[in-house]
Amino acid sequence: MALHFWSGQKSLQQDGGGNGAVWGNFVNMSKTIQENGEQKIEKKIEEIVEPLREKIKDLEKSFTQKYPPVKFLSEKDRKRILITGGAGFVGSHLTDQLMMDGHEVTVVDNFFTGRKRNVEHWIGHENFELINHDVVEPLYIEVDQIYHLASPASPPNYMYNPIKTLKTNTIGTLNMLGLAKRVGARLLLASTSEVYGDPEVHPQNEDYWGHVNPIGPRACYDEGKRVAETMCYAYMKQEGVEVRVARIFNTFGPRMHMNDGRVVSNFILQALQGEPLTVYGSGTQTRAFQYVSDLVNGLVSLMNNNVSSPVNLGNPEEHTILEFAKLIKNLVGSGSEIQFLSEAQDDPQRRKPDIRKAKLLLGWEPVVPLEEGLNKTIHYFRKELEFQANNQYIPKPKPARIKKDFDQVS
Ligand SMILES: O=c1ccn([C@@H]2O[C@H](COP(=O)(O)OP(=O)(O)O[C@H]3OC[C@@H](O)[C@H](O)[C@H]3O)[C@@H](O)[C@H]2O)c(=O)[nH]1
Repeated sequence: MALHFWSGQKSLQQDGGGNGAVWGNFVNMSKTIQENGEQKIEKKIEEIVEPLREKIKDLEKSFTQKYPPVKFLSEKDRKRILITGGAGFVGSHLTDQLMMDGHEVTVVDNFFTGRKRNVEHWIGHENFELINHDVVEPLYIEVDQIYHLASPASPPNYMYNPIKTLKTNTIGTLNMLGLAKRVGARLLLASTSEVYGDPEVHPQNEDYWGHVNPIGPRACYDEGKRVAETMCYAYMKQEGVEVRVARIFNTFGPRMHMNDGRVVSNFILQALQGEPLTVYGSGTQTRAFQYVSDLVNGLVSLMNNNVSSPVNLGNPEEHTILEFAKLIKNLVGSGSEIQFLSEAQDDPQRRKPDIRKAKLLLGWEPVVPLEEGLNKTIHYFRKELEFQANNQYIPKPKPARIKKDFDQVS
């Protein structure tokens, strides 16, 4: 076609005279048409290419996203691990550990107390998956190990909706044991020192059966965890499911929710904001606090050992709550007062783990000194307060304690 056109053009040119001007116009016109056409095509191409360029930029960003360093594990050593409640305070630290160890981690969370922010640094990593799911509903995935942590753990949170707390710990645990049975996975239950209730044995060892008020305000959690333990051993005996049960004592560290309502978060937040530190009762009740990294090491060690009976994981350094208030006030350098409020109902009066079993069978014991852990947590809370202030949100400590005269059953 092009050849014909140009040969035609030559013959017209050769005509001479008036035909020359006509020819000139024709050439200009065809040039303009050609240029307009090219511009249109270029515009069309640009319209298609521009969004693609944006996509490429996004992809490049995700390729260059910096993840924490992850070990390489061979196919044989790499496990597929499910962490229920993996976006929560303890769960997210456990996620970090197992990801950095090189495993494939699936986090399941319903985000009642967990937060996406706690695990967002893994989003997009090929070994990581985040599923918004409530364990009260069955879950069908293929895994080798299950860390079953899903449940609100702070007293104000678990008392907020006792029925939901019960469902999570009973139906949720049944579902996860069912999954473990189907896929042949090992399940570790995050149980609690609260199974010992307000203990009459001190310190608490794993043989102690506990002293729980089954109709009190804490029962939804305490009894929920007790029956969850019962379920584990029923599945072990009847169905041959491999189970591990960690009885976790008071734990603290970064990523605790500021409005969590537990004593550590309340005292730090109050001290940082110059508000009175609220001590419930006389402050003579005791607790022993472990730093979260110690707990995570204990959980991983228990999961990978052959101890199927319950194991206490906690720091045996015991303090009264009043001592603890003074310590936090000093570490923060706060001028806050200490305020005594009414005692919480069924509040355990003395609690301290006997960790001889963990030491002997797992070779585990806590190593982070209390003050060091507290300083790290205070630093985290300061940063969180700055973050919240930039978002124009001023968090308040959760005052949702249950009073002693609480009308539990009428
Ligand atoms: O502001 C506060 C909050 C709490 N307290 C007291 O501090 C003590 C510790 O209370 P927390 O709410 O931190 O935790 P508790 O020991 O009662 O329960 C915890 O037990 C072990 C875990 O399984 C759970 O994380 C949680 O249930 C209690 O005596 C409580 O009454 C205060 O004096 N002031």
